[in-house]
Amino acid sequence: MAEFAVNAFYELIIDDLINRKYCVTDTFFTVEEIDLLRTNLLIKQSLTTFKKAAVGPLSNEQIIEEVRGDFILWMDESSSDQIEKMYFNKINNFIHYINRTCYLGIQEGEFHYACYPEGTFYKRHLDVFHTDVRRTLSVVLYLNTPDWQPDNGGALALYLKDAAGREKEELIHAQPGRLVIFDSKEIEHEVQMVYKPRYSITGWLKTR
Ligand SMILES: O=C(O)CCC(=O)C(=O)O
Ligand SMILES: [Fe+2]
Repeated sequence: MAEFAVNAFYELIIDDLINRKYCVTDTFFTVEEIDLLRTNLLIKQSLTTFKKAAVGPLSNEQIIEEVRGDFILWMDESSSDQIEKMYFNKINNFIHYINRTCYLGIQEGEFHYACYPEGTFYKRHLDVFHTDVRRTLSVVLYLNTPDWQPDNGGALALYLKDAAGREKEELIHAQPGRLVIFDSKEIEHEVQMVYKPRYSITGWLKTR
């Protein structure tokens, strides 16, 4: 068995996940990697039609405009290009690490590109469906342009509980390169109204 090396950066992420069920980091990917992923997304968007995202489990998908307005393209790891391979390598390294240290038993992931055009949002929801409770961690990486401003909208609102059990809202702006990981089963969240096209990769780490 390969010797285990503690990764201080991953440990900070894990501490946050344990202590508050979510974490935000801006340095998981380099600025260059984010530029490559954004360019790749934009090329794919010009070549393929992103599908209107649906709500509910795959077996019973429904498109409900008032709930979410984003367009998505599922990623296929087995036929990924060089830039996507870099993304999967980094995510898989992290999965390997948390499986060894936190015994989460992550077996697989599912990932899609997402674009929220101007005027769209995703209403408050939880990422697990009644028929698919395997989603354990939600992983969102923002690929917006470097000049992204909070007043472009599209902040991610996490609905948390304070020490007294009262609900509090934590707003996370969709800054390029920002990676948000949160507990899929516990944290309700929403994407606020978007005023400029908003790009991301969203994924779920799942148990068997
Ligand atoms: O893009 C985000 O910030 C979150 C997206 C989301 O909640 C989802 O796709 O389930
Ligand atoms: Fe979500």
